[in-house]
Amino acid sequence: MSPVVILTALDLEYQAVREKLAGLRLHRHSQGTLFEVGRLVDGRCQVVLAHVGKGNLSAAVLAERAIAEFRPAALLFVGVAGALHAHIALGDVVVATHVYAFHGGTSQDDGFKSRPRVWETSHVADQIAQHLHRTGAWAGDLDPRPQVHFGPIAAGEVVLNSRLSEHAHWIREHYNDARAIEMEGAGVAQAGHLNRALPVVVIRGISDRADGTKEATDREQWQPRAVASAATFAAALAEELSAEGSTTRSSAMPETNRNIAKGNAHVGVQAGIVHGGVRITPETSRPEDLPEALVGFRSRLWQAWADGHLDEATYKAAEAELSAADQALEGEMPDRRNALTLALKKLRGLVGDVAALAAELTAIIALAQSLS
Ligand SMILES: Nc1nc2c([nH]c(=O)n2[C@H]2C[C@H](O)[C@@H](COP(=O)(O)OP(=O)(O)OP(=O)(O)O)O2)c(=O)[nH]1
Repeated sequence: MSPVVILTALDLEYQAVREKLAGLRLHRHSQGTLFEVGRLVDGRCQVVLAHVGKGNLSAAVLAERAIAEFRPAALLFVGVAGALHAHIALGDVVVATHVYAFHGGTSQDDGFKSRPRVWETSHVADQIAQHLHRTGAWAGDLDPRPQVHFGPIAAGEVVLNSRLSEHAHWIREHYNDARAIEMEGAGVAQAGHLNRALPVVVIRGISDRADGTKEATDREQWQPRAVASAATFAAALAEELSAEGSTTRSSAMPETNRNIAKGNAHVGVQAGIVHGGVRITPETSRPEDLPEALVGFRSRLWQAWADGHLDEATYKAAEAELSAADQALEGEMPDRRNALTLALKKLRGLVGDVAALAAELTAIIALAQSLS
């Protein structure tokens, strides 16, 4: 199963999602961003969690970073928001069907003209979210079960806390079907759009009415209450989207291939389960630069674990051997070639069940043995 990335802006949002996860492990991106990777307590889905801070800009950049690093099945944004419609109550959940970037426009002599930008939630993700809502299967022991509303969400660069301000008039006039207002949805939607339309769903717990009463509702602790519901919905949706990602991939490929190659025939590529006495030798391109090869291997090792091909204990042991190999490579000790080769061979033993990793290591070991 591919992981699902969940991004949050506020600490209390991060905590609400974190409470849904078990077996957390810290993953440090090369540029310093910290991700926590774990599994849903009540599910099988692997979740990558990050705190991106407030605003569309950092949400977009860090969403892009998370997508490149983890190749998720989907990305969810979970947080609080202000309600823009009177029928939406504090504590309700709003799931975006669209995200409006409401700041777009052109300022002219006769006034400000709207130039909206809008992203639609992917059909598959929207269908799954609506189904979860209809069946009520998402709410667990939340009592009372909050209402879930589907509709557009307006994302801009301001916290709206007024019914009277220019922003309030602007949004109600030009985006009057928007259910809620927040500050990150447009950034993550754009990141999804630029990544082959990766499914992105924005899920918001309503913690105020965007009408000048935010301080009072914040004091009444509506933010943690509202985001707890949003996180519960997001966890249920993540589980479904992760499973859907695997189904989509496997249904594109027949599960079983009956092999009819005989004698000395070579089979170049064979996907699925292979029946028959055929030897498949993976062709691995020979790496030329050892440090680079180890960096690349580390990310494929992680991916194999993320995809469920390696269990947690094996992955950790393999990581430890890989670090030993790194140290041997960087060190100046006289027998560094032997230490390096030994660590790599132990590593190959650990990942032997994943043929592609083992083959890659064979090539890396050959390179290590040619070290002077
Ligand atoms: N509940 C609510 N959340 C909003 C609104 N606008 C908005 O951007 N959000 C979401 C997106 C932001 O990540 C975050 C902003 O809320 P906040 O409580 O941090 O707002 P603030 O900056 O006024 O808070 P503070 O740090 O001044 O206390 O919540 C809104 O009007 N109501």
